[in-house]
Amino acid sequence: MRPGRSSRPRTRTRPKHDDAIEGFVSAVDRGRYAVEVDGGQPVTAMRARELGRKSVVVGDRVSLVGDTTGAAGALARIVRITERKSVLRRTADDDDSTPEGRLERVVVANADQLVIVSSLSDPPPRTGFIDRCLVAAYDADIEPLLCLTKADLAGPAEVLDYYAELDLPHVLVRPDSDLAELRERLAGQVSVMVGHSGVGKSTLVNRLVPDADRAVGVVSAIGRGRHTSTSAVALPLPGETGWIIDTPGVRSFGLAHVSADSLLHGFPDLVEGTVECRPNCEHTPNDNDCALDAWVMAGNADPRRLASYRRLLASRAGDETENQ
Ligand SMILES: Nc1nc2c(ncn2[C@@H]2O[C@H](COP(=O)(O)OP(=O)(O)OP(=O)(O)O)[C@@H](O)[C@H]2O)c(=O)[nH]1
Ligand SMILES: [Zn+2]
Repeated sequence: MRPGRSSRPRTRTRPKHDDAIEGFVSAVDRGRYAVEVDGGQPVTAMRARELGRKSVVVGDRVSLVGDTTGAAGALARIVRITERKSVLRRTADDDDSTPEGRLERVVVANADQLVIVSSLSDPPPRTGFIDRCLVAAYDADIEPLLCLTKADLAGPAEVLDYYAELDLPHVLVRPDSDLAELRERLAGQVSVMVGHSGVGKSTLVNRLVPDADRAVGVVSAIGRGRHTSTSAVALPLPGETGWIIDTPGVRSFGLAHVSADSLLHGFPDLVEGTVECRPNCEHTPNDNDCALDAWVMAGNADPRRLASYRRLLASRAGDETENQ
């Protein structure tokens, strides 16, 4: 028996911060993070120095130490970020006045679903915008859902026809609809909502999360100033049935990093057709020897699918005239 050894304090072999608790980042405002924890008050936290330059964004699952009571004035520290299963990047040109703003930055982590909100009228649907969102979703491996609002003002036939060849789920929303189908699709998911100004996104979020305004108020209270600069905020769906992440400050998603091949993930019927392409083929109409043309010509895929794919390819560059 050698008591010396066995009496060594157990703490020395324990992993660092094994007393940390897990949380979900619901808002970020100038260095302060609102973190939801199981069965407790939302915790205000800051990054621990040991995170280095790693960013913490809405949707991140994190480990917290310190004062995690959520009491007024309490401040916890984020010591770990769980590996992300998906990321959405803000487009680089949202803020080109600073070097940092010119980079594509992650704005949302771990989303399961991207809800693209578009009105059928007033303003009319912008397919360029929808296409860009689809590229972001396919690239990030997030399920897209097209949410067509103002269905009381115009029918969806034209938009749906445009996307007929994409296997794209959609829901229609009008002022008197009960939102049951949409709620069902949101249940248990982390869903990011994106849409142009005026399409009825706020109206919809307020219907889905009746106290959304209050929740956003709580969020801006974590910041140190009066003016909140959040570009994404997660709102709990009633009954803890999932999260909606609203993206008020995000005009569109960054796509510059998306390769032509990774975009093919959304087009399984075209993938096989690219086997004959030369390496580095960009699959655009300018690639004269792109094998996709012959693939479609031979009847292996619908020409509209190739047209859709190429439209998405082109939209990576952010054709602003199409987006406006
Ligand atoms: N006819 C009709 N009008 C709607 C519907 N949904 C919203 N609106 C109206 O459309 C206008 C814009 O709605 P908002 O919810 O403010 O739109 P938003 O997308 O949040 O726009 P921003 O607040 O600018 O980001 C408002 O006047 C709404 O009342 C709808 O389903 N049908
Ligand atoms: Zn090709």
